[in-house]
Amino acid sequence: MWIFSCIFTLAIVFLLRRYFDPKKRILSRIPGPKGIPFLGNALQIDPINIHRDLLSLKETYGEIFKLDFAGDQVVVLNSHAAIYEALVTKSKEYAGRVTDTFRTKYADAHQSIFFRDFDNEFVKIKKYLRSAVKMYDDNSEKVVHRSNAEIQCCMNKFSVYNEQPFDPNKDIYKTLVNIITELLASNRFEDDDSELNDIIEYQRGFSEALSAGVGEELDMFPWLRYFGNQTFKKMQFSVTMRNRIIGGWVEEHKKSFNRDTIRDLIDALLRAREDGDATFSDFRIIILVDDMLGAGILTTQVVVSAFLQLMILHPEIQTRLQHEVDSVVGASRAPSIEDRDAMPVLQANIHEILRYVSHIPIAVPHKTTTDTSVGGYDIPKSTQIWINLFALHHDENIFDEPWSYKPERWLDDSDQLVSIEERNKTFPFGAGRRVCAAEQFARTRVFLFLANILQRFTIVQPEDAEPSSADPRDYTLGLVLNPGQFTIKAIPR
Ligand code: HEM
Repeated sequence: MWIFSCIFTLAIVFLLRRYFDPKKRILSRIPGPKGIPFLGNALQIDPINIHRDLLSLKETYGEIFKLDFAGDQVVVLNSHAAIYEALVTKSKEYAGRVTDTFRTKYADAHQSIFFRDFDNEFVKIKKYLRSAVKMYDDNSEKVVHRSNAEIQCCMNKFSVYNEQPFDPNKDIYKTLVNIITELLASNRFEDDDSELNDIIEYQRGFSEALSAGVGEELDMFPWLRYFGNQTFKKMQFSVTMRNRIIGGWVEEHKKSFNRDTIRDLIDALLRAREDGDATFSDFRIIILVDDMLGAGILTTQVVVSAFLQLMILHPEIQTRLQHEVDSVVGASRAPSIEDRDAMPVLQANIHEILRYVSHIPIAVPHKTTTDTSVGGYDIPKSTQIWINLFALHHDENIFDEPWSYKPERWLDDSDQLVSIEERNKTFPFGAGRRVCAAEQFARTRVFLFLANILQRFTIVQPEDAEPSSADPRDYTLGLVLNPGQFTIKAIPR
């Protein structure tokens, strides 16, 4: 009995401390929905529908509002002006991350690039990572060659379905794993390789354990891990697998490392260590490689999946895109990155998918690194900030008919891409100090994937399946917005 009294008392003390946080007074000028004592707005936001709930709160409370999660204050920025001020004008002041939760610490995510707070070490690691990723950018033969080879394998799998309905997501996912592991660790896997399945399982474990709305109870009451908490079990499994699998790759690389022949990201980080940078311990390399692996799969999978759904719903757009691919690439060679400039319609579609779906709806939560302000409101140091890209990308003051898929909005009267200033009204990769570490690489892979699909197939709806919704308000939020399962038919051209 006494153990429950202790737990109860600790929980009350914990909640009281949060309730009387002095940050609340400074943030009191910012509007926001009234919550209930101690829990605040925690029960008013449905974690898997955060993107929808925040949209309706924006209607009532405007461009900047605040939420209270059991005493934790979160400021939500919804307009272009507020987001630009935070991400671009005051980039450094908004570059922090929330690192002190039990789950981030247990997964060592506070050592990663994604969840690491902003400090000198972060700046150094991100610089290294971005220059290593540059090896994979547009001008790299390797990325185009490897991506095309893997995507061609995926297209061959689509052919094997022989015009019958199938769920394309598994094949897309495995293709993306192979492209990224090739570039991180010079590895690729056959479909039946048990290590591939282990990677898929442990990545799923992390996404389920770190997704919106899952496991917050573990952050508030870490002792729940001793009582069979399911989120904790998933994290335990994923941490063990990550350390075993990526740790094995690092060991292999150390045996064959040659500083004059950098094969992949692991080699690049080993060389940085050999050059005297102690930051890159074996364990840090494991965490960073895992970061890029995690970031590099789901994000891109959702874009390719959404494209397939949208092509089913907009056959006229698919026909136009196929004409463009036929006239620029033809049927006898693989698409290359040099084709991109001559394909404004495909580029406009990619831009529109990233806007319309906004599959990373509130970016990765930021935190202020100092006392600052936004939109005229004072914001104290260490306040959590949500960058509501979903609201920005569907703002009807900026985008005509924001809930319609209209790639033509990114084309001018001569069917050329609109200016970069126009395109910069969206922030699908974020901006400033915490901008995506691999934007060019991500864009290259998406371009090649979509161009290959268009070249080889016409995507249609299976007659006997219910058409799935491609409206992102119907998607649910995990680590990213997810369209859920759907089937397609791929008709060879
Ligand atoms: C279409 C694909 C992708 C989209 C739309 C995307 C978008 C984003 C967004 C919105 C953020 C958060 C920015 C913020 O917090 O303000 C981010 C961060 C990040 N992304 Fe991407 N991303 C994509 C693909 C990738 C890929 C392929 C990789 C790696 C191979 C990657 C690596 C990262 C990393 C490491 C961060 C953390 C950066 C930091 O915290 O400083 N992303 N990405």
